[in-house]
Amino acid sequence: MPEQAIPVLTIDGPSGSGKGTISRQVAARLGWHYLDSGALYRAIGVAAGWADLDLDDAGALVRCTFDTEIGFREVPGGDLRVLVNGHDATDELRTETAGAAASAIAAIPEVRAALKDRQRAFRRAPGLVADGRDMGTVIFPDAPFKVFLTASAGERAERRYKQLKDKGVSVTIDGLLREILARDARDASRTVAPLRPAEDAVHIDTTGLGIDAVVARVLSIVTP
Ligand SMILES: Nc1ncnc2c1ncn2[C@@H]1O[C@H](COP(=O)(O)OP(=O)(O)O)[C@@H](O)[C@H]1O
Ligand SMILES: Nc1ccn([C@H]2C[C@H](O)[C@@H](COP(=O)(O)OP(=O)(O)O)O2)c(=O)n1
Repeated sequence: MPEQAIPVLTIDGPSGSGKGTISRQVAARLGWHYLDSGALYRAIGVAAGWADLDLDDAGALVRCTFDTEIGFREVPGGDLRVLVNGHDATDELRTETAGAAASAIAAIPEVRAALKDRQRAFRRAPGLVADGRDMGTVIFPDAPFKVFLTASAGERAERRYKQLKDKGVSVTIDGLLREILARDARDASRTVAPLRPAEDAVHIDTTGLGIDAVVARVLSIVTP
């Protein structure tokens, strides 16, 4: 199948809007591949932390992007593990520290350029669900299906609070809300590939909408 004929569903949106949860379930239902593009930026953030790099040193971060090997491994039960330079960094990747580092690194144009082909390589038959900030605008602008997920900042902070509390991480809702607002502002204001909906994206405000309802809405866009 020529690459352009392989369908892609892009799911973009801010932190905590449900991109990962919805993308994984929709990909499983469709039998399509899944790209968690944020995990790539997080992996560079974690690798930069291991190497003790300064988040203001763009040159070092660009070199780190080229030098970092990122692998995805599916384990029995459907869980996806992320390997950074051969080490399982899945849990470290999900921390707010890694998210904030990813958001800072993601503002460097050369880092984004270096990750472009790695992301496009996920487009394989029978189809791809790609989640991130610029999937519908920059990485897969020709995707036939595009969704932009949102939810109020308060609800996104509450979701993240529950998620982290279940993992035994001690955080406060106020602290998470501040981090979410700071990350929203940074992701939306950067000059290269800022967070914004593609013109042809379907917007879904998930505030007060359950996961099953959102999955059903998204599936109805792909298979009406
Ligand atoms: N529609 C929803 N209603 C309630 N909780 C949700 C919804 N979508 C996602 N969640 C929960 O919110 C948390 C964050 O979701 P996640 O998929 O990680 O968001 P994102 O990838 O956009 O940051 C998870 O614990 C998830 O189970
Ligand atoms: N396609 C992408 C994906 C993520 N990023 C950046 C911006 C985000 O704040 C960080 C982390 O993204 P990730 O999707 O893992 O974060 P959330 O699950 O939404 O909290 O990476 C990006 O710039 N472009």
